[in-house]
Amino acid sequence: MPSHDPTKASEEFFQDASAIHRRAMQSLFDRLDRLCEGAIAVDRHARVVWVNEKYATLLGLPSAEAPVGRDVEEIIPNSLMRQVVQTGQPILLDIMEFGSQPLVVTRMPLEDEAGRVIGAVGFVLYDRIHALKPMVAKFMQLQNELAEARRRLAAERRPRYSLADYIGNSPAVLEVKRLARRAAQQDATVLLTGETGTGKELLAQAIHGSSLRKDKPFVAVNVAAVPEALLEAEFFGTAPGAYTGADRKGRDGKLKVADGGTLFLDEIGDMPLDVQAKLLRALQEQEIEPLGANKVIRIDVRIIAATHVDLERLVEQGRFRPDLYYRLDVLRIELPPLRLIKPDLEALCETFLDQIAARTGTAVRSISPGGLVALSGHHWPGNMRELRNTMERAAALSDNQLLTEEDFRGILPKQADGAAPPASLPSYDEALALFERTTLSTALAAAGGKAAEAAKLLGMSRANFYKKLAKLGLSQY
Ligand SMILES: Nc1ncnc2c1ncn2[C@@H]1O[C@H](COP(=O)(O)OP(=O)(O)OP(=O)(O)O)[C@@H](O)[C@H]1O
Repeated sequence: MPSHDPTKASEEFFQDASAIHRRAMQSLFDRLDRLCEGAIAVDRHARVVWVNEKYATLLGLPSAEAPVGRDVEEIIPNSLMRQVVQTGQPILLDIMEFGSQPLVVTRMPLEDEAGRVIGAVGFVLYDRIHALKPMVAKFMQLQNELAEARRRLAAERRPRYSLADYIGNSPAVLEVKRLARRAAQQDATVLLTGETGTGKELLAQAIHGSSLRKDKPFVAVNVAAVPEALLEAEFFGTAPGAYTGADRKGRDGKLKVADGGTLFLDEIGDMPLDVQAKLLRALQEQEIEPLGANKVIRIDVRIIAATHVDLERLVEQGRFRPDLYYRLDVLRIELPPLRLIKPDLEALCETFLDQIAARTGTAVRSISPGGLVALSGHHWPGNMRELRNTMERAAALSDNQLLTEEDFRGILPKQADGAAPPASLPSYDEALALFERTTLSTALAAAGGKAAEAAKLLGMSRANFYKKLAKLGLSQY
């Protein structure tokens, strides 16, 4: 009978166990090395210590010895091996792009007996693992979608309009174009004022598109459309980890996205006072601090702001910071409402009808004299946007090549009989302001920009002339 010595049996077991363990480690490594499309090992400084032949070939290296001793990123730019040695955490499954080829990889830290990280190994599982194929396909599809979305975003950030797209030949429109051309030559802040639908965004894009910044992004933010609580993050961005959920990774603010280009701030009058203070600081310092970040980012952004409300009145009411107002009101351009530029109505209609025909692939419509009279009688509170919509509806509802009064009858809202002055008339103040603006800028142009001479041409005192220039926001020209 063999004697039973428990101490000896347990010693043998542990010797066997550690041998099996060592063997398992070795054979598993060998097997992975053989099965995989590539294997690599780095030291604790993420320098390559070993690459197998297959990986060297896949990476286009002259030999497996060539990369030894070099930083891993020199061989594989997107490698995360350094992250693994630095954190000691494995990345068990990942897709790494090498050139245009996605590689399915796994990375594990290597530790010494004391548990200290001494390096890392990585294996390229590639497409040997059949089950990963759908995942790779999904990844590729998402990559393509992302690339497409980025392309679309870049296209959106290119200006769609030039100054030629701002239609009209009336003195007020020519004056707007002249000021816009000047604004394009300078880099100062522009303030566009005008009722809704008068082409403020169109003009902002046109100024950007004619400026030195035209190859950089044009980014538009409608302040009124962003919930107040999100405005700060929208402008200044968030640092990674500042929030949980979707913003966990951090997000660039619009001031950063527009870096080098132009940021169009529509409805600036709706900006809360605390955000106004931050925006002012950002414009003065030309730097921003994303929420939750402890560092500032330098930015170089031109601001074009727009408003349909009287900012001066908001300043008087304490709802708009005067310092920000003065900072924005460097070059002011006032866009006339449609009811004040009725001579341009026909050209605007033709432009919109051309655009509709080009988009829908149908023949170009035109408008009869009677049709034009009907349109002229309307007050156009929605201005050019309303006119464009009216053309869209008439073109959709009527089969006529020549759109007549009849075609617009059902579309235009009825005017209240005798309740208001004829809708086509501007108010007295509007007409006076337009007259003064046109007269003063025509005199200035005739005097080669010299205010004293322009005042003389108009038979006005110099002081009065300057006062009117300032009132109309023309003083900077
Ligand atoms: N002078 C113009 N010539 C041609 N199209 C114009 C003109 N003015 C405005 N439009 C067109 O009218 C529509 C409204 O213009 P836009 O959005 O630029 O106005 P807005 O003043 O920014 O309006 P809101 O204040 O409501 O944001 C756009 O489709 C624009 O292309």
